[in-house]
Amino acid sequence: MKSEKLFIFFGATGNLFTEKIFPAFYHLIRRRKIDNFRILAIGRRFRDDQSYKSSLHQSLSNKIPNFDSSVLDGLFLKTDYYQGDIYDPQSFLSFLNEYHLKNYQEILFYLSTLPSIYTRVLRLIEKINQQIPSNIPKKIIIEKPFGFNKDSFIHLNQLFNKLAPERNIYYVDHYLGKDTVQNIIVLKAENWFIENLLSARYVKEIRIVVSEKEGVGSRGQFYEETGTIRDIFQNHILQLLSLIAMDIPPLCQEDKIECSSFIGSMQQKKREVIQNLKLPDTKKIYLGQYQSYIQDISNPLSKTETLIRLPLYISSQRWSGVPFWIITGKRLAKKISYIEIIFHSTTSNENRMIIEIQPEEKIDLVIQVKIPGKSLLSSPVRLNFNSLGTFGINSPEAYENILIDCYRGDKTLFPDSQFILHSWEIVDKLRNLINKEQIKVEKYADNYYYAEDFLI
Ligand SMILES: NC(=O)C1=CN([C@@H]2O[C@H](COP(=O)(O)OP(=O)(O)OC[C@H]3O[C@@H](n4cnc5c(N)ncnc54)[C@H](OP(=O)(O)O)[C@@H]3O)[C@@H](O)[C@H]2O)C=CC1
Ligand SMILES: O=C1O[C@H](COP(=O)(O)O)[C@@H](O)[C@H](O)[C@H]1O
Repeated sequence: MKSEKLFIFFGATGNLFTEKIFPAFYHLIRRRKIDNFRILAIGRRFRDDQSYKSSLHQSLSNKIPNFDSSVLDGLFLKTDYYQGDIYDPQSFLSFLNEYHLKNYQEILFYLSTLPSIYTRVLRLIEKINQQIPSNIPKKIIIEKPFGFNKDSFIHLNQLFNKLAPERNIYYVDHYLGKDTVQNIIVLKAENWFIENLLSARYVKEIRIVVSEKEGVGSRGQFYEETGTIRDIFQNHILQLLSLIAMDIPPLCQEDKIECSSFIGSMQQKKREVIQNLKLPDTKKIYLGQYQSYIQDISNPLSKTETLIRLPLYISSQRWSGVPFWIITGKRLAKKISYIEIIFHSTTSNENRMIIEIQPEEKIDLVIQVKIPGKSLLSSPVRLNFNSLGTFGINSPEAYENILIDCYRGDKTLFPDSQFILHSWEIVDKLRNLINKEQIKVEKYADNYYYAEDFLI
């Protein structure tokens, strides 16, 4: 048996794989963080291995600073491409028969494709599985959104459980792989005064912003299936909200992979937040679609939302009455993700804490200080922590963390199925409200500087 682990990627010609996952492998190899693995990349678009790899070569060499082609050549030696359509599963089966799956130490099936074909892919995996000896461990790794609603998620979950035990199922939300998102955990757990300040007593309002400059590009089919509510709100936004609002458990001192008690408490505490999440009055929900979206997807009739703005509430003593304003959208003025906490104040001067997730990784605290001179006039200043400036190194990209964790078997950063179930309950309620009240999707201008005071 080989000592290698085999990643099988479904959707290896898609935006996620080519823009984020494959570059993450490149960086991991360059930094010698991962070695014993092979990649079987499955896609539809390219006919053969050579045209697939030359397209990847072009895209990586254009986007990676100080690109080293020998690293990519090394990665290509570990990668095979197979063209197949999931609607023709027989061709996959004959090919995989010859791929000697039984020779690998572990097989990691990675679904990086459209939610509408997840069930088909899982049925195929079920068949492939029959050809692999049961002593070879398998993992199923799946990208958000996990289905379309609560019922479809339950169905997916049943299929997963036929293939692998729950501990080998990895639901990926790459926001949890981002360093600054993990920093929310440390910030709260290791600065007890901050954790205590985060409550209705001191906080007036919280804003969670995921603003993107790009439109949907070539991902029209995907976006028509999901819209922003399923693409970003159901997962990244609800994760950020839960992390900032949860009662943080104490960190473990050991290596995180060993610390199952911490993982369990985190999941429990996040669940308590999401179970108590409340939607606002429909008048406060705004849905938008950027002007050129209908050209991007070549469908003038589309009503798909590319932006959502609404406040959410948590019915708990800690957060009673505090609005968590959400705004997320595509084709906005700039790419930025952040959480802004606005504190109550006795004067008109506000105190704020801003946790910027990207493009910069920083935490700012806005406080009032005295202006020099003989008066007690104050002026706001920003106390600033900037990760790059302080530590002098760029944090690894989210997918480097995600891939390494899947490879090693560390589930600390992955949402659990109970959280996902509750997140779908909120989304289902939201979608019902939108349908029932017939909330219209309004147009907004491309590159709109939406709600200017929301963007720092
Ligand atoms: N793009 C991103 O930045 C991120 C995406 N994700 C998630 O990753 C997943 C994929 O997204 P993304 O890559 O952007 O989507 P894309 O639309 O870019 O890619 C979809 C992929 O699925 C393949 N595919 C579609 N239909 C079939 C079929 N019938 N048989 C075989 N393959 C098929 C496509 O093949 P082909 O194109 O060759 O036809 C393509 O490889 C989604 O779940 C998304 O939520 C998560 C985080 C970030
Ligand atoms: O999951 C997704 O995330 C990306 C945004 O990720 P980021 O790390 O660049 O902030 C988004 O573009 C995509 O639509 C969505 O599927």
